[in-house]
Amino acid sequence: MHQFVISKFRSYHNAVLEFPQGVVCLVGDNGAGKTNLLEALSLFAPGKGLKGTNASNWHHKGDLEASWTLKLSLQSPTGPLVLETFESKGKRCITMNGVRLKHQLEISQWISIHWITPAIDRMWNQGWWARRKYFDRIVFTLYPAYGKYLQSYQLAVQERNRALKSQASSFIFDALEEIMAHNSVKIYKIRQEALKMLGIFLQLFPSFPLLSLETHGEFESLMACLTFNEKDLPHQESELKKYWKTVRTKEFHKGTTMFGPHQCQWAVTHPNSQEIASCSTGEQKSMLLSLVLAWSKAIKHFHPKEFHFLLLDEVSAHLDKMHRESLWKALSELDMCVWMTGVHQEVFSGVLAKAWVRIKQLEEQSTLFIKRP
Ligand SMILES: Nc1ncnc2c1ncn2[C@@H]1O[C@H](COP(=O)(O)OP(=O)(O)OP(=O)(O)O)[C@@H](O)[C@H]1O
Repeated sequence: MHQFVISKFRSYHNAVLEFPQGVVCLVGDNGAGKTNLLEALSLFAPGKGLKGTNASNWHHKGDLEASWTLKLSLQSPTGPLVLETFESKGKRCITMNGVRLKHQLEISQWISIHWITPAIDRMWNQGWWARRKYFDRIVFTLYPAYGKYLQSYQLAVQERNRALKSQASSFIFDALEEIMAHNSVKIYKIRQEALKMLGIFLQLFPSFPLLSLETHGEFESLMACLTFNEKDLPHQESELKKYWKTVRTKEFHKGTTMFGPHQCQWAVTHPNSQEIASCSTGEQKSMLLSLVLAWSKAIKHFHPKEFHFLLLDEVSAHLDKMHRESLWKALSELDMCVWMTGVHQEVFSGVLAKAWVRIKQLEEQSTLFIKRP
């Protein structure tokens, strides 16, 4: 059994949850604290967690002085792994077996967490940025080095945007575009690799749509024209630098960088040739689940020794019986920690869960009990 201890986080004053590997169903009324529990777990991934909110929202209401703490103790074949995240001097810190990580991204060496929530269901119609953020999260869990390249690239783009607004001197642009070019090539390569891998793993779930995944954009078109092997890297980087240099004058007026992997459009197409944005709500849900299942197989393939969590908030909404039954079967065969929430236990009928947790509105003290199905 693994253990999760939550202290002064959102609706939880103090909660202890012991849970097994496999599928865990969290059942409770509206407002009982199911999503808060998933959000707490999602903070063992770098970033702002499943709701994408600021840390100021995480304090247990009325307890602003005391800081929140989340502790995840996992049993691995080589011994216990204790991960903790908490707030210290306004910053989120993470420790592994008591040793503080220098950077949040480092946590991906031990654990990867992926989630889908009703907000992600709506993402497809919200514009390319929302999809790109989601895609980047998938790619990062599969290829942890990607996070570093993406972060360096994004920082350089922010600096370049500032330089465009202040019409800085050309040597500043040269230096920033050098960093952007180096990281862009890596980002492109890793994204293409991730698409290829997801494409392979999607085929393992015939009950779900076999999606076609592609990236589009001016940057992607240019990269596709440049041949691709390791010895071409200097050539690709210099072509990108040339491109950014030629568009500087045009971009001075806009004050923003218009070309690069940050403008990538991630297209997801149903086998019926409809792009996901024009598919029905239920089709979109089954497409999202195809991706999630492909991710699960890919992550186990690439990182077999690490811990993997899949968090599915209100997952059964919009799914027909056939997809629901196929999903329950696929999840029970995944051999990872899958946490699902639902208001009624009946929605999980047919789930081969390892544990059921009944969550009640919790006030001062809360201990969560595991029930065998
Ligand atoms: N910082 C906080 N401190 C205390 N309570 C909070 C905090 N943030 C949110 N809550 C409360 O936590 C409760 C549980 O929210 P949560 O989203 O986990 O519910 P849920 O079980 O997922 O409900 P639903 O089925 O309606 O989605 C809500 O009543 C919410 O107001």
